Amino acid sequence: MDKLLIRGGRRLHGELLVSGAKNAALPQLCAALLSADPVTLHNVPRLQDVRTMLKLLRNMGVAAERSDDGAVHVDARVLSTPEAPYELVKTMRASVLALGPLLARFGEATVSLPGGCAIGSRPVDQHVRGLSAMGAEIVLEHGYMIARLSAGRTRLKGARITTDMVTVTGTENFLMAAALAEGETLLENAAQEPEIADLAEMLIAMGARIEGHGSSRIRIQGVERLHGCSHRVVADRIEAGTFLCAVAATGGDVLLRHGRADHLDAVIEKLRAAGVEVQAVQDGIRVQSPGSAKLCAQGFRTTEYPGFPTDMQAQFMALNCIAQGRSTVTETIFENRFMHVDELLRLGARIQVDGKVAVIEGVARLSGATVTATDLRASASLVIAGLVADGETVLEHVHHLDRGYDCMEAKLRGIGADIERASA
Ligand SMILES: CC(=O)N[C@H]1[C@@H](OP(=O)(O)OP(=O)(O)OC[C@H]2O[C@@H](n3ccc(=O)[nH]c3=O)[C@H](O)[C@@H]2O)O[C@H](CO)[C@@H](O)[C@@H]1O
Ligand SMILES: C=C(OP(=O)(O)O)C(=O)O
Repeated sequence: MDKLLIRGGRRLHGELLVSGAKNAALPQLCAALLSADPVTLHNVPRLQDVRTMLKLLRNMGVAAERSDDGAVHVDARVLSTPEAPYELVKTMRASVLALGPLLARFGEATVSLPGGCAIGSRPVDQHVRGLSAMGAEIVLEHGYMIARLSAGRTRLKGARITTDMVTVTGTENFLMAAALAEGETLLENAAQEPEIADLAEMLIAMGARIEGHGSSRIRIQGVERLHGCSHRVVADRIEAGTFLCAVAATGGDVLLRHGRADHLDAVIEKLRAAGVEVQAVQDGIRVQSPGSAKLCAQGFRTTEYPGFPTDMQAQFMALNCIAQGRSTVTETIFENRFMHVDELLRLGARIQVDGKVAVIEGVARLSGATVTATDLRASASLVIAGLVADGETVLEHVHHLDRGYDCMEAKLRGIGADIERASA
């Protein structure tokens, strides 16, 4: 298994390119199932979850390839099986996004239940409830959601869906299903993440009729068929946010080209309050920091967009560990998203967890050690901590990081970090 070797203490300078968003590319690859015409996606990040999604599509008999220019082409004219098997779903929860499009276009889907993961139990009851309201019959058998149109139906039907909580992939499944359903669908309590709006833009480019995306109420008028499209995946706000925290921690001056400051308001507000300069510049974000010793730790509470993203909690916590003062971090989205805490403690951080609240006492220095990545963003927080720790930090189980970051160590090396990969 690969490891990352990080020697801390270097300031970061220069510029790097922010990749396309993992959480936008994954639903968009599934949305390609909605049309019999070819779909081309540009700016698709090169990361493990995307490779898994391409494998999932090919496993259904769909042509899905990346060309030399980096674009991904999906041709779902024919399908050999509407199935997402456990072997693929277990490594990537986003496979549940195949359910809506398969049902809408082919009238059937067999998708493995994703089960829990390191950050929480992650049920899919809302997906099942919403799609059932649209005329699907879904039974849970042998660990699979087996879905088909209810008797007598040839298409899903529009419905008014109000979810019990805001769900990102739930909203995406309903959006894709509703695009080909008969009549109008109204999504109340919809997720407002930029990745939802980007998916809606792609569907509109395919001929879908959608209004209100980016707000909590989305209205979709179903159409009989969708055509192909060419779409550019929105920049990854979580990747950009991770680099913002890294530069804030080490100190330095970096331009994140293609980064979208307007998608990171809650994080940028906290960074500024900490003492970091962050500016939206043309086609990017510039971050200048005096280094963690001169920053004031900031408390925050994770909430749905536009609030502070749960996917940035671990990285900002790493920054708080070596900033001045005490901070309180509350995780409200996932019940088990503090797995990085024990590993940060191994580097010398002072953190106490009580349920969904972590209290962090800033320390003057961290000291390098061997630590283990437990999930995607936990890994990113340990990389940030390693970049400021004295001596060498060895990050094990890097496959978690590779799920969601496109060449992270090469990008960090490009701005002056001392980080390399050791392949076992
Ligand atoms: C591929 C992708 O886009 N993943 C993101 C997506 O995950 P994902 O879409 O899985 O997360 P959700 O927004 O659905 O989850 C929000 C909360 O609702 C709960 N819930 C959700 C659905 C459901 O049927 N029942 C239920 O109880 C979840 O357990 C969680 O507590 O949004 C999360 C929250 O911003 C991010 O951390 C993930 O990076
Ligand atoms: C939790 C995440 O992803 P996923 O939903 O794919 O597990 C994430 O991107 O931080």
